[in-house]
Amino acid sequence: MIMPKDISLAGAKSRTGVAKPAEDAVTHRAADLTAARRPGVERKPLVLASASPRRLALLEQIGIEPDALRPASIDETPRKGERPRTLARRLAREKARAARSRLHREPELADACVLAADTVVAVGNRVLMKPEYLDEAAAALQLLSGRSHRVYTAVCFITSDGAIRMRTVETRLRFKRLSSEEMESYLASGEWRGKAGGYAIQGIAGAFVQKIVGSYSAVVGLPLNEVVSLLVGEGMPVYFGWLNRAEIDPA
Ligand SMILES: Cc1cn([C@H]2C[C@H](O)[C@@H](COP(=O)(O)OP(=O)(O)OP(=O)(O)O)O2)c(=O)[nH]c1=O
Repeated sequence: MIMPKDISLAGAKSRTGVAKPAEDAVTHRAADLTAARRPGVERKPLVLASASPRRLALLEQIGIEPDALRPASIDETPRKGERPRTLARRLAREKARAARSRLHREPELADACVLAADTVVAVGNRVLMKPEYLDEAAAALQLLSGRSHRVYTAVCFITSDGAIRMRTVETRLRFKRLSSEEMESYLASGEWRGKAGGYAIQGIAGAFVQKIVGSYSAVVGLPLNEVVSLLVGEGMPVYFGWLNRAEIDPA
């Protein structure tokens, strides 16, 4: 068992240190929340089975700091006739399992929970892989230009006693029709490298999106709404990070 780095209630204090009546109420609510959840503060270590800097940044955005990063290298080739949603779920599960199976070598992580995810971009049932080369990225952009596509992000969480929990989020997007100048400039930017479907919505390609229905964060790599509900449901003290946030960044 480990404790989160800081479980102080500083986040509930007013910015000036002089609590206004309304802030008092917030302080009390926060104190109650902390007291009510104090037994749950202890938690198992959390391992993020990902090499994606986006996934780590998304977790940090919601105040979750994994205790260790253990990326899993697996074969991501789709099976014959495998649907994009099924593929995303299978790969997320395989990444989580592969990372977990290696944890027994590390005594301090032996009882860790593992979180992994996979993002698949598809036009109909056609899966667009992560392009390695310029011509592959160009082909992906051609296919996405002026059309709708779907992004499936599956999350797999393995509890410390080995139970598997999955969440899958489907997001529909429509890209504008890309001019040859836009395509060439985008390809030159290199932002497509290592990204499912050959684009990154959090970068220049955000300007290509005419419509999005679903979860923006899932397209970037992790559906934050579902991840929080999953982790909270498994007893992770997610809200403690939120209580402490105001101390660092009093918005
Ligand atoms: C569509 C899209 C994908 N991506 C990224 C998220 C993922 O990193 C990647 C999809 O490939 P994944 O195989 O899901 O992830 P990964 O190999 O990069 O990392 P890991 O398996 O170690 O977790 O594409 C974006 O950053 N922005 C986008 O808009």
